[in-house]
Amino acid sequence: MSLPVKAHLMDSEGIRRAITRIAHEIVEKNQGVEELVFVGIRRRGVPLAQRLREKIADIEGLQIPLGALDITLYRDDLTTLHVQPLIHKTEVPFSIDGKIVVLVDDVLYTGRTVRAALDALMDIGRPQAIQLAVLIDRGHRELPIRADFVGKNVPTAKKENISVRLQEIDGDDVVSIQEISF
Ligand SMILES: O=P(O)(O)OC[C@H]1O[C@H](OP(=O)(O)OP(=O)(O)O)[C@H](O)[C@@H]1O
Ligand SMILES: O=c1cc[nH]c(=O)[nH]1
Repeated sequence: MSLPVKAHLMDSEGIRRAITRIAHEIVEKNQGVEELVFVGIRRRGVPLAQRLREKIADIEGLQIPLGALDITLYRDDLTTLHVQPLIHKTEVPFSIDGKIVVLVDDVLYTGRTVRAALDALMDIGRPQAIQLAVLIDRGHRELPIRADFVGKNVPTAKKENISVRLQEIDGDDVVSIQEISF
């Protein structure tokens, strides 16, 4: 079911520019990319991580390893307090020991998905550091989690939804804000 769109926030050019800026920020913050690995959160964190990886390959001439985590928010109640993240699959086919892991997702909201991703990463290795890159930070955190790299900060109401559509999954690139009607 598609919700009514209140406003378009980013088109393909806007997303491309945000990815380009974040790629440069990642390289600058880490003074190079030798220690980096990417882990995308399914589904849309994975193509975003792939785009960052391609951009960094253009800038630095190095392909950064890319893995994926599959996490869904399982709602066992109508209140957000009972939203539980479930880790379905961990596809990280390389060691993260001593590496700087850049975790990538499309939207950062309560922080529960990222918390589950941090748990999953700590279970599979001992990274030197974990950094977080998101296309959209919409606020309303319920946990003390923040992103290191943000495409766009978007103040939202809880009754709104951020929709991220990406070419690789949805056939087009667009970020919009939608009204949830109860
Ligand atoms: O900070 P949080 O409150 O955890 O919310 C952020 C997560 O929510 C979205 O996934 P969602 O479960 O809505 O599924 P989707 O990937 O199909 O949009 C989004 O892709 C993030 O992974
Ligand atoms: O608004 C939101 C919140 C979580 N995940 C999304 O994709 N959009």
